[in-house]
Amino acid sequence: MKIQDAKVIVTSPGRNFVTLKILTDQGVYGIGDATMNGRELAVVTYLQDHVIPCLIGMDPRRIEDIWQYLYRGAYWRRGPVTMRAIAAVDMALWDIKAKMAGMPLYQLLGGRSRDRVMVYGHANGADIGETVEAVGQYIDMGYKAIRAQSGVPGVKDAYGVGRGKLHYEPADAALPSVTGWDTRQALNHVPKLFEKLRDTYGFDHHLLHDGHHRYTPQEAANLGKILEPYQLFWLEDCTPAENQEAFRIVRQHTTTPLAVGEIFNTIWDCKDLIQNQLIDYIRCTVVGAGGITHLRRIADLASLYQVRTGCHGATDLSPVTMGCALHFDTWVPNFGIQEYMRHTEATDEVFPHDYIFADGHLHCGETPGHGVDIDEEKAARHPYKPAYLPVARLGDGSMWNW
Ligand SMILES: O=C(O)[C@@H](O)[C@@H](O)[C@H](O)[C@H](O)CO
Ligand SMILES: [Mg+2]
Repeated sequence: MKIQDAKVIVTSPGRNFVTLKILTDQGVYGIGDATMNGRELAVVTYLQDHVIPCLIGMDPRRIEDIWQYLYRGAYWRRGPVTMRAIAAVDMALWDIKAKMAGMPLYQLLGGRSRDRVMVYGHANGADIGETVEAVGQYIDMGYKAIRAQSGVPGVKDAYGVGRGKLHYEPADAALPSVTGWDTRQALNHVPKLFEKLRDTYGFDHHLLHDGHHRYTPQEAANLGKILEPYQLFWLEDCTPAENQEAFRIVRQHTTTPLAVGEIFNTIWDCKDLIQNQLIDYIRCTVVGAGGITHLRRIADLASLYQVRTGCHGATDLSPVTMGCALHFDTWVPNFGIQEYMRHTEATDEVFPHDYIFADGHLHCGETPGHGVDIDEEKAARHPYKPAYLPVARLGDGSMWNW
């Protein structure tokens, strides 16, 4: 069996997605996601100019060998572009293998560990009142776990506050828009939000919060400690994690569970965090961290230390990644939770899929493969539009972490 052809499809049904389709000489094809929000075309070039020519003629059944070939063979290891390109190939090859086996992907991974996958949705609002209302709407929709973000007084376009109720897309302009940040205000405000949420809805639902890399380790430790009475499911990205040691400071001061990993690309980015038990949830996902082959390795390492998974699932991860993630989540023994930010109708039309949402959970389908396809004709109706993620500046004009 041979890879006969491969192509990259760029489509923008409301936001940009980069999709790889690998075709074999036996008529079976596989689909992979290669989207990197705000830097999409870098991965397109990497795939078209440097990966596809090497793939033609290879045996698509040799998933592990092709992974090693692309990782070791590039010589320049790791990084978000390389690892997304590898991820796209890996997803497409698992899709092909599962289609050939006539099985849904989770069966090839080892079979079902659970009946359904708990997800969390994103509730947000311009202020505490609006956010509390939005959380109520998610509870009414059946969600068991909800992430809550609110506008912060004096902060322009605070992270996590969307324009619509169900959809949030931060990459919103042809050049990066400038948002604000004020740690003092956030430290005053965020605990009030969670106090109000617990007063209003009690403790039956899981509540989550994303710090989006904004706090120093000391500030993050302080926030984690103040939030303890509200029993969060997790506090995410409380401080930047390039320096994995930074989490020790946070960890030493709070029992609030910590999650990190949406911008990690390999096991090396989280090895120390996991081995030193500095986190509770690892948020790497299929597209960001080298595909199913590599994510499985990360999850296995995490399982030794009782660290559970919590795959990133924002809208910039296409339905293809969501499909793969759900098969992974259905199998992985140390599953924690899955993020689920709904795609728009236009996106769902371009990517027909068999996963469904019911009662606060997602269910992967039983179609052979990962269960997500691309309608190329519909995809062609939505040409690429440059869209950048925002940047953040402090009140005095200094650049900060968005
Ligand atoms: O937890 C999350 O979902 C976020 O941190 C994302 O919304 C993130 O900002 C986007 O994926 C960036 O593209
Ligand atoms: Mg996040």
